[in-house]
Formats: sequence, structure tokens, C-alpha cells
Amino acid sequence: MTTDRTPAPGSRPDPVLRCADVTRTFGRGDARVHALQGVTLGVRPGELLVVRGPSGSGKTTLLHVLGGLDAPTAGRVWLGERELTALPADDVLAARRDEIGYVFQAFGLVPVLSAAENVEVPLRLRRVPPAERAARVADALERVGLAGHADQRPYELSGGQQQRVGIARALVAAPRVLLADEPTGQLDSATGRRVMDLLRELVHTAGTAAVVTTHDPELVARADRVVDLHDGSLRTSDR
Ligand SMILES: Nc1ncnc2c1ncn2[C@@H]1O[C@H](COP(=O)(O)OP(=O)(O)OP(=O)(O)O)[C@@H](O)[C@H]1O
Repeated sequence: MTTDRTPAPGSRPDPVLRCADVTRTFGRGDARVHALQGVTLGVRPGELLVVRGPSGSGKTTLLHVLGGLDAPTAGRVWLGERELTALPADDVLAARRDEIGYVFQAFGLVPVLSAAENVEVPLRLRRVPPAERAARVADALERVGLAGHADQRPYELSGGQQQRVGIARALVAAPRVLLADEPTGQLDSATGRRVMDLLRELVHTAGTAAVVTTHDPELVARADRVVDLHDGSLRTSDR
């Protein structure tokens, strides 16, 4: 049987990444922590979803579970048609490498590599040929406004520039999904706003499905949709 996957005119595309009834519990007995409790959500192509919540509400845990970096105690996660939570570890690793880009609060750049070499890492992992790698790295650095900084090491760049390298690295391989954990947490508020504007523009242009965590109210304004996490449970937000 064949299925027509073309969305009807005016209908919204299916979520690229979704989870259902996800629970993550750490520790045992008196030390038990319910980091996530019954979380269900999905993110569509080209959508910037912000997960807002206070410290300890479960934002990082949620991103880890969505991105296949951690397994839920209960519940299921799908990336496209495939259930991540049912895949063998090697297949989860391949899905992470091929389909998900990550941006971290502390940038996560390799200090001994130049900006261009940092951005190139995901393409090397995917065994993209060198000439194509060079072209895609140059394009990614251009898109984040760092064309003139390709040879600089992270310590030679400002915080905002380092995070733009982090974004270029996350998007260089055109992943279906972008996961960003407080990407502006280390930046002053003006730089944070510029980085978030850039993220939003890149996500919309490339049609990437993005989940970004923050507890910065200013950044929420850049979201297409906002959900609130409180003590591991989700509430839909009207801002
Ligand atoms: N590996 C772990 N072992 C035990 N408890 C954990 C672990 N990871 C997270 N937790 C607990 O789960 C809860 C949620 O933590 P999480 O880091 O997801 O919150 P967060 O919203 O990202 O917080 P922050 O904004 O401070 O980064 C917290 O109570 C935390 O202490």
C-alpha cells in the first residue's frame, strides 16, 4: 500500500520530532527526582519552539531525551517516522549524527581548532568529501556573519561570535532538527537577542525544526510557539 504524504493545501506539516508521555526519573528512594513527568510535544519543519522554565524544571533533561542523548524512564520519542526510543544504540547514534544539530550554552567549541575547523566537524563525521566540506563551511560561516573569522580560534572570538560558530556548526550539515540548550545563557542581553534573531532566521530559511530552551523572557518573543515546563510537567503557554 502506498501513502500520499503530500500535505493538503493549507494544512500544517507533521512534526519532525515528537514525544509522547515522556517521564524521566533519576535516583531512587528518598533521592528520587522526577525530572520529566508525562511530557507530550512535537515540533514541525521551520518552527522555532521555545521551552521556558525555571532552573531545575527539566529543560536540559527534555532536550537530552528528545535528542537521543538520554533514554526516558517511560514514554516514546519519534524522529520522523522512526521511534528513537525503540532503535538500537548504533542507530540512535547515526540518527543524532545525520539528523540533529546541537547548540550548547557554553558553546562547546574545540579550543585548538579554528572557527572553520570547528564548523567542519559534523561534515567529517558524515564523511563528506573535502572540497564539498570547504564550500559548506564557508557558506555556513557566511550565513552567521563570520566569513572573515574562519581562521580564528575560539579564544580569539567574542562570546557572541563563538556562539555563532556553534550555530554554524549545528546547521552546516542541514539537520532536520536543531536542539539548543539556553544558547544565549552566557551572552549579554543585546548579543543574546542578536544570536536568537539569527537562529530564528536560519531555522525559518532552512525549514529546520528547532527546540530552544531558555528562562530569559526576552527571548520568548522570538519563538513561533512557547511551552512552559514546571517541575517536569508541560503547560501550553499563551506568553
Ligand atoms: N543525571 C542526573 N542525576 C540526578 N538528577 C538529575 C540529573 N540530571 C538532572 N537531574 C535533576 O532533574 C531536575 C531537572 O534538571 P534539568 O537539568 O533538566 O533542569 P533545567 O530546567 O535544565 O535547569 P537549568 O535551567 O538550571 O539548567 C533537577 O532537579 C536536577 O537536579
